[in-house]
Amino acid sequence: MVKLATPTCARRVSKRAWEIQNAFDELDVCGFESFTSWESKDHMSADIYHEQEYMLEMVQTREKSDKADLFSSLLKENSAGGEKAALSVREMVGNIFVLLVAGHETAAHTLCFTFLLLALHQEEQEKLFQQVEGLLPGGRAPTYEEMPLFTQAMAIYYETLRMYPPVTWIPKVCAEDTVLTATSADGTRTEQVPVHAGTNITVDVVGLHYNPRYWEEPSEFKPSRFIGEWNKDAFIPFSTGSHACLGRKFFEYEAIAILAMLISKYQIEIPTKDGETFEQKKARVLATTTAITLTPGHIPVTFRRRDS
Ligand code: HEM
Repeated sequence: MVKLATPTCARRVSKRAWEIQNAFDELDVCGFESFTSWESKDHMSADIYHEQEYMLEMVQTREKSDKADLFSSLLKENSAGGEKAALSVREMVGNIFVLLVAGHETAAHTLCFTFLLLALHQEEQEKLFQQVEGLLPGGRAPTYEEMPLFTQAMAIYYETLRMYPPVTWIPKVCAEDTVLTATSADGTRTEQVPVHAGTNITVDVVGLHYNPRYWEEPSEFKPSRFIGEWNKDAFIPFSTGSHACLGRKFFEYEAIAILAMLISKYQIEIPTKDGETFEQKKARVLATTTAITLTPGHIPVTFRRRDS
């Protein structure tokens, strides 16, 4: 077992995220206590300063609104806690930052990839529809306790996250001297690789998720591989260890609720272009770029009402 630590720039998935992280480390984000002068914009670039301003504005506007979303609930709970329990505005902004940067884009892109994959694989969409119809006729949101019943939805999300992990590599620092064993692709040769404490390590999420040693036909969309027993060590979209994603359960519930409600009412489709083969359509629909996270292209998707 290698001891890896999360570097100070833990959430650095791009220079942009790193800049924002630096600016907000001072705001008690994720438990950092090193608050200095958060009003000062000397140490941060103009647009990050504006992002901070933007979040402050969001807090002020929402405090006056009666919206029933997560953000407003956070503010409401905060003021209900009384003087002692309440988070300061700084801490509030820190929490919003986490939801926005760590939780929004990752979840949004995963949902997009899921819709694209389901549009391409109508047979998987039909299986999901049948399960949702059986469990929740009428299309209400499942409760948290009902989540484990939605095996198809979970398998579809996991397969999406295996093939299109929003965070494609995870930066770590080796915490102590160690020796890694590298194995050749065919598994016949091994080599000992000494790694010293302080060495930067990149955990290659995509490399692991497409390794044929752990996944049969890794380039194929096969949600069924996540039903029954599967290799949990070879699946790390949320990372692993003490700094693994804090929002995993939040995302999983959110994702199942969205998928169950949506699929019960709509069929997801993407029109095929004239003369386009399935392989060509797949390459067009699933083309990616990497911004802060792995990003899908702008593909128009049709949500056809099932009762129309
Ligand atoms: C598909 C959805 C998501 C994916 C794939 C994802 C992935 C990740 C990854 C790879 C890390 C880095 C862990 C490490 O450094 O070892 C992380 C950290 C984190 N994520 Fe997520 N995440 C998702 C959704 C969310 C949501 C919805 C939230 C909040 C509501 C969230 C909050 C966090 C936080 C707070 C951390 C930092 C944990 C720490 O350093 O201790 N994430 N996430």
